[in-house]
Amino acid sequence: MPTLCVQCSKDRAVIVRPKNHQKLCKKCFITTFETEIHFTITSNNLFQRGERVAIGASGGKDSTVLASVLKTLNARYDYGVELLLLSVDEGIRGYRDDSLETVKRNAVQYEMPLTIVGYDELYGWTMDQVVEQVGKKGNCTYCGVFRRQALDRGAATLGVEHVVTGHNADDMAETVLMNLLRGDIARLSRTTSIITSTPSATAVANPNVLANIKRSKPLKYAYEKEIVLYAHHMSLDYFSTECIYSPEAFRGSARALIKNLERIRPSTILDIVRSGEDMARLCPGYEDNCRAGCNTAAQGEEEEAGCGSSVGRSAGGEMQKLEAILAQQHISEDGNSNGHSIEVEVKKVVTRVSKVKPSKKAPVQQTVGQCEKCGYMSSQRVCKACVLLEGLNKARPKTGIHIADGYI
Ligand SMILES: Nc1ncnc2c1ncn2[C@@H]1O[C@H](COP(=O)(O)OP(=O)(O)OP(=O)(O)O)[C@@H](O)[C@H]1O
Repeated sequence: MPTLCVQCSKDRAVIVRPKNHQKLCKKCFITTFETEIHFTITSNNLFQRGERVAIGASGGKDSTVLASVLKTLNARYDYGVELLLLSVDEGIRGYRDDSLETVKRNAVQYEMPLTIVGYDELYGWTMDQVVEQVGKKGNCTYCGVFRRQALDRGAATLGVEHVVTGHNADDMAETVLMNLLRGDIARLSRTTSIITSTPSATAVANPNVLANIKRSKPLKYAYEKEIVLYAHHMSLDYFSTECIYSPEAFRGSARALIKNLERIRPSTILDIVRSGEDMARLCPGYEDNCRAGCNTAAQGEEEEAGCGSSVGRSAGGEMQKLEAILAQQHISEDGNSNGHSIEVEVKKVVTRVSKVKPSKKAPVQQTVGQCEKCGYMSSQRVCKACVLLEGLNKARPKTGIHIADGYI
């Protein structure tokens, strides 16, 4: 006797929600997943009618699901926003060039205009060249800092003031835990925010600077496993290969820790995210930050410094395992699986957690200014990207710092 969906009590349950172990049919899972994202959007006032919103599109599962869900919700609930795709070409041959082909197909599938900005044109360096120079270790830092600016610069070129990214609950939980393990409560407060935006003073003083760009994460409370399940059941076209360069070891360790906890407590991911939010509220200056638009842009500058979460994730290869299992399940036309287990249990990932030195730093509140070299918002005299570029360009004495014209 097949298990029936606990929501409609009609169709056969084909999914055990990783979040709460609820057994749902395909239709109810899809509706529930979309409705929860809608709730995140409306309860946090993420969108304004008439707004042009650029989706940071990497071709991976998170941003593809984000684009698909936003298209659906925008039509279903009439948000009245204009959706565009914005991709950054980091210049990683055999990885980003392939994933950008997926984004190009997505642009056609979702009828959204696509803009691609490249590290090459913006900074004079591709990631392949950066790795050639600095080696694989630590290259994620360059990529993360450059990507953040590249998205803002792309948005500025398009005249778009809001960029949404596919960061999910797993990413958020990992970031909370990493900051906690580093003893960096100030950063913890900055990274838990669903919206990062620019303090109005900077924007008013310089209406055309890049600082005036809002970032938000509509998938902040969505479990990564559910994102993969949604992509699978909606037959979305996404690119699942991970970055060819070295994983960010610390994030991988935080992830492994969370995964182990999740085995005995399914709500672990959301619990960590909520705890991060609660701790952020206790952080000195939280109220001021929120009044200024819930987290300043310069703070955002370091928010995702380091490579994205996907690489750290590859330490356990968990999502690939899930994707492989889903592919084997041969979901039939009516959405029923062929009898395999509908819950995907993830094998224990054995990763050594490196020692974390206690930080003696007191939480520091930062003030936003502009980088004196490129004009990007920064809490320092020179922004992180320019500092990194300066280091890189030392090996290229004739090149000088290359920040694309028109942004300074
Ligand atoms: N090259 C890129 N171009 C545009 N947006 C990007 C790019 N890389 C990452 N992003 C944005 O940042 C989010 C988080 O990136 P991350 O590197 O953590 O990848 P991820 O979690 O695997 O996401 P995805 O599955 O969308 O690739 C992505 O969902 C996307 O919105």
